[in-house]
Amino acid sequence: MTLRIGVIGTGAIGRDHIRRITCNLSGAEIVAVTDVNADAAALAIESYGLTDAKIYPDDLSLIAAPEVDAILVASWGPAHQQSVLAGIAAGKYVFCEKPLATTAAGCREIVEAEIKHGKKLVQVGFMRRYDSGYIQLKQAVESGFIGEPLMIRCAHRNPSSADLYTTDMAVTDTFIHEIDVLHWLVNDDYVSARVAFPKKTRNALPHLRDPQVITLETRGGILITTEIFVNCKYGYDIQCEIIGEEGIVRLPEVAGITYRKDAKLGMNLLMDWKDRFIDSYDRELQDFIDCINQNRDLQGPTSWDGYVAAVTADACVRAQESGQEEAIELDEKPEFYGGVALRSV
Ligand SMILES: NC(=O)c1ccc[n+]([C@@H]2O[C@H](COP(=O)([O-])OP(=O)(O)OC[C@H]3O[C@@H](n4cnc5c(N)ncnc54)[C@H](O)[C@@H]3O)[C@@H](O)[C@H]2O)c1
Ligand SMILES: O[C@H]1[C@H](O)[C@@H](O)[C@H](O)[C@@H](O)[C@H]1O
Repeated sequence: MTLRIGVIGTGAIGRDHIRRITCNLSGAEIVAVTDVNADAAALAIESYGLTDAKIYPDDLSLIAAPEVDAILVASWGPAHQQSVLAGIAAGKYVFCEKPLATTAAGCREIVEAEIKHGKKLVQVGFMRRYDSGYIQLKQAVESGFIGEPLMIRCAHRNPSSADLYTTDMAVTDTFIHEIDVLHWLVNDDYVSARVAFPKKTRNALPHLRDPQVITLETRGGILITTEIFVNCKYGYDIQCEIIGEEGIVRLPEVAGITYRKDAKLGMNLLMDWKDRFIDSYDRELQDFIDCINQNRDLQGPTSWDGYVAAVTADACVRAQESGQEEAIELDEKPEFYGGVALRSV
């Protein structure tokens, strides 16, 4: 079976997903696109020779199109909720880039709609769960290799940020990836957030506080510290180290040759998130396609994970503003999403 996908939003990641579905992955084809910028939609079709794909005027008409089996939402964050809800109402599968919705209430509405529909239709684009490094970390935790995890230290560094990038986006746009992958890694829930601002870099615009250090605590007492530094200049650098009772595990450096030249021993770093997680993006979408084509339940991050990320991000933004510890209060996980037993207190 070939899954017929309609793409909403053909900007940077929308086009990249169209490329991978068309050129790299199997079992799916792009049959429809839409973008508020009609030129962007036309360019996406032209770039990948999708002469049979149809351009729709908006998300709702694309979702209603009979030839569209599944929807890929890659528009701006504030537009996601409407598209996801319309997809669920039409009974179509939805792959939604982060954020699922820009508010916790919006995510909750999607959760309720999906539960009412009675079948999981939505996968959220938290691709790090498909990264081989994070998968190895999770296996190390679950096998007991490092004993009980006590602390986690992370860094999320981008070489530079766009002019419109604001201090809260360090949480909602950037740290959101750690928010998702870390609670999955240790199978625990967050209970509180704090944010500290060290000395500001001269390389950030005046409106942006950069870097920042975010501390999350889990219900089981694990303390997670993450440095977000989006104008670090030197590269795109993602680090994660889990400190356990019996040992420590670290995310591997991205594979690349080491060189000896001009009296130096070195290794190149990547500059772009698209390259760092290229395999994870491929895997998350191939998994989405395969689950649907093989009539299996979706395996990736759920609407509930989108809700957890939104509630946690809200608390972090409150903590940025208050300078205080802020509580993270999640509703009870519905059985529909496998309300599993979490790490004990
Ligand atoms: N998973 C990841 O690592 C990752 C990486 C980058 C972006 N993203 C997410 O993907 C989304 C898109 O990001 P981007 O970098 O591609 O942004 P972008 O600005 O390059 O592209 C967004 C596109 O959506 C279009 N658009 C906006 N509102 C629309 C609507 N209502 N209907 C149709 N089209 C609409 C815009 O015209 C634009 O072409 C964001 O939510 C972002 O957070 C995720
Ligand atoms: O939208 C991007 C993307 O999600 C990247 O993975 C992250 O590193 C960037 O900070 C963010 O702006």
